Amino acid sequence: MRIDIVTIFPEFFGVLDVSLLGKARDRGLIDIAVHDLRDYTHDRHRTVDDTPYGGGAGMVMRPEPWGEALDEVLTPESVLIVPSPAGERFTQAIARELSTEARLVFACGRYEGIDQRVVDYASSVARVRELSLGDYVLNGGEVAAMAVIEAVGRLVPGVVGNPESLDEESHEGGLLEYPSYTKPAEWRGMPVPPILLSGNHGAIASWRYEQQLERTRRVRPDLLGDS
Ligand SMILES: Nc1cc(-c2ccc3ccn(Cc4ccccn4)c3c2)[nH]n1
Repeated sequence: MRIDIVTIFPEFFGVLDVSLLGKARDRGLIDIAVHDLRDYTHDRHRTVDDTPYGGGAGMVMRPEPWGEALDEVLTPESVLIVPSPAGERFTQAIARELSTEARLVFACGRYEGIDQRVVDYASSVARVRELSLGDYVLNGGEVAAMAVIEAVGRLVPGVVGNPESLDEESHEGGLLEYPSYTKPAEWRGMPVPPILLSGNHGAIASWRYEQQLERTRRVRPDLLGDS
């Protein structure tokens, strides 16, 4: 998978060189390139924003630099991901969909967002998905892009050591994950649930499924279709 990120804060993505995705890059599973939007400006001040038509607070990102940047990184097979508070809610299902794509491009906006014509133009040359992390407002798209890149990257075949571990995570089967325990068998007076020490794998699987249902019902009834 090839990931291109366009941002005015390229240094923000330095962290992608470490951790799981860093190893995936070293192994050639994921290729990540970060592009500074200001490299596509031509004025002395490398201006990327301007005042909004129609008035209103804040500034809007100018279309010209974005047009030149996306002309360079977008291909017909790309999916352009535009983090936005007005986007569709990003979910594990969308992460799974995106993990099968060959090329992802992230347009990280700042200020009050990007001139709408950039998304409209990009939609004529590639698939575009405006994605929201949730119902709260960030200062820009970088944090959201990082979250999407991590959620998608870990689903790319070969990135996670034990692919089976992906199946039992929260939101994979539509349920939250069961609680996990490790040594010691008792800690501060709290024992590990005895079933987990029984060696009875069928009973353990049933107990874990019950725990998933109970936790999902308690914390996220919406996932069960309960209001
Ligand atoms: N789930 C999300 C995504 C975002 C997000 C994504 C991209 C941008 C680019 C600029 N801003 C700031 C901003 C503030 C006010 C109104 C519009 N945008 C962003 C915010 N916030 N919350």
